[in-house]
Amino acid sequence: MTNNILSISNVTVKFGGLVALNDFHINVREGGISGVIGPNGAGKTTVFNIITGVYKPFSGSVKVNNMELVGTPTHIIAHQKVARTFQNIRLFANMNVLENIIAGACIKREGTFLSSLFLLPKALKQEKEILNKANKLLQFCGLEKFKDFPAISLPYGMQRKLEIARSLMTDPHLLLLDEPAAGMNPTEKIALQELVQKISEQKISVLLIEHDMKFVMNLCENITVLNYGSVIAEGTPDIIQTNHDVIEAYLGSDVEDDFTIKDTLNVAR
Ligand SMILES: Nc1ncnc2c1ncn2[C@@H]1O[C@H](COP(=O)(O)OP(=O)(O)OP(=O)(O)O)[C@@H](O)[C@H]1O
Repeated sequence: MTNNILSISNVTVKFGGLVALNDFHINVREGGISGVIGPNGAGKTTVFNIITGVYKPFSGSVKVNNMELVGTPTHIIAHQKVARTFQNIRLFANMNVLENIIAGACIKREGTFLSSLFLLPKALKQEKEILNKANKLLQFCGLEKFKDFPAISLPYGMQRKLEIARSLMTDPHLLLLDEPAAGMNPTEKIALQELVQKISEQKISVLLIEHDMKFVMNLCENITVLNYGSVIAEGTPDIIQTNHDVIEAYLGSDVEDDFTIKDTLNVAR
């Protein structure tokens, strides 16, 4: 039996009169890579915001590791082994690459201000562990040669990888990637694809939002398609690519019956 790291059911999110998510559902299996796609404003980022406790659903259930998050205080949700990256890169621009990764550990840091101030053995040990881990992640994400560079000076693709490296400092079980390939060139996208694959091999489940169809279809075992807050299709890339509702949502209603996403969006697998 497969275990789900994430189970969302019957979730509705409203902003005044606007229904951002309407009876939404999704399951992500442990160690799997799943995707959420849909046109602009479909509700994709809202999905991430309910998983991380930024928005409270009007109704429904959001479970991570079988723990119900709806009704759980945000500071407890923050410790549920879920990490995320954002559509707009949010690095500490003038800190170097290693320091940015280390910053990702702040949520896990134990001990008191005084134990750090007086360099007590426990605090020193913890600092050393954090540094070791940051160096390992630097390598894992292929960022070693940029270690001392200010984050802002990195090529775009590397900045996105740095965001991912920083998010991995919290040892997440579920990683949420919001448009990770946005603005990347084809070579950077292939490198990112390999990194996401490597992350999933570490038994970290991944849920990603992405507009790049080739990237989504190559990586995800399961895709959920949103349109105006409702799920209009879900399934494997092969199922999604040929789904007429999906093609219509992206391209309008005057699409011929034998068109597929592969034809229209030039998806090569
Ligand atoms: N805090 C908010 N207050 C009011 N409306 C909101 C808020 N957050 C999102 N929305 C609205 O909810 C709908 C879904 O937004 P969301 O950001 O989830 O879409 P999206 O699919 O991620 O879009 P994009 O691909 O453009 O990022 C949109 O109509 C958006 O304007």
